Amino acid sequence: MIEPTSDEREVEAKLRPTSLTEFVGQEKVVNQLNLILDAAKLHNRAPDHILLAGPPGLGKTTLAMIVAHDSGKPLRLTSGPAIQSSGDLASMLSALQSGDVLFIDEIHRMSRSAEEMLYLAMEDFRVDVMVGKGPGAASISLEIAPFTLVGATTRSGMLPTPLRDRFGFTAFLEYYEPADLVSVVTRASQKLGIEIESDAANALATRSRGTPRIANRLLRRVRDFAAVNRQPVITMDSVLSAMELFEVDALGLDRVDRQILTLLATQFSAKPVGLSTLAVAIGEEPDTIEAVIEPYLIRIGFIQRTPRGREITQHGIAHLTQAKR
Ligand SMILES: Nc1ncnc2c1ncn2[C@@H]1O[C@H](COP(=O)(O)OP(=O)(O)OP(=O)(O)O)[C@@H](O)[C@H]1O
Repeated sequence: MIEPTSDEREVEAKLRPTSLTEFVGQEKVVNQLNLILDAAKLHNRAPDHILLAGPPGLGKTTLAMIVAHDSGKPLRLTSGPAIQSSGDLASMLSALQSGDVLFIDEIHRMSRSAEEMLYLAMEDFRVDVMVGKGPGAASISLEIAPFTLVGATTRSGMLPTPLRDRFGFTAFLEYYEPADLVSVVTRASQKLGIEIESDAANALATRSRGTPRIANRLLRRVRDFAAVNRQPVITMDSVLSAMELFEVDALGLDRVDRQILTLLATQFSAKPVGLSTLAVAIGEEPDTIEAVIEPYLIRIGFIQRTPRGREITQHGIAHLTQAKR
């Protein structure tokens, strides 16, 4: 995952919704979570374990923070790649206090041994640890405090079934509708004290690829553009000029998206291409293409996944042709 800059961190902290009422869109998920959190309060117990699945930037971390905030408990944050052994996980789990919310981002990237330890921890609030070495080694079972696990994944299909089954609830986050992104942009501008005209907010929303994180990022770029050019209000013109400068087109596609489409259309003659070949051709990790770049291109119908690889569609080709004019 790309490390945020300090400006991004500061702005994100200001913009992150802290309650489900502030959380824009995803109505179904919000209603489901509301019910789970209310039921937990009613029975005075920790909420069930929750799995949040969906592409990056749609609000998984935000929802984990809201769950903790709503339960009045701290959020303990870690990520799958940081848990490389069952020992890493055991020390984290044994430090939890009753009712804590443990957030594991990219949970599909945890090590196998840690995953197995997590099954027991989620179900029985126990961990089995090995003590000693060689023939004298023994497994002892330790009790841990009851906690709520919130797992986030961009690749729910990669989670083993036994792990998936241990979550009481799975929320599938969808790309946001343009109207919701207009709300995200408007809310963010208010929080940052930026004045933005409504057609400018619409134009930013349609370039945000269905993703609040991108909406906030584009707003920051336009804010910079307006500030440097001494424009007190963000207008449609400021948005168009800033987007041109940053090479973001009318659908929100950037240079890497266009590079992929161009390669698929020309170098590979609109024939299916394997993921690893495509990754080498554009100099990106296959994982980044699969989890970050291509889901949106597939969603807008520019690329399709076939059993033989990725293929550009007629829509994708038409978009490239239009962009060249
Ligand atoms: N529903 C929403 N309403 C308003 N702002 C939102 C919403 N969802 C996300 N955001 C904003 O988008 C930013 C990114 O959200 P978040 O970090 O929760 O995404 P994520 O799904 O965890 O991404 P990743 O998988 O890359 O970690 C947040 O800082 C937040 O300000």
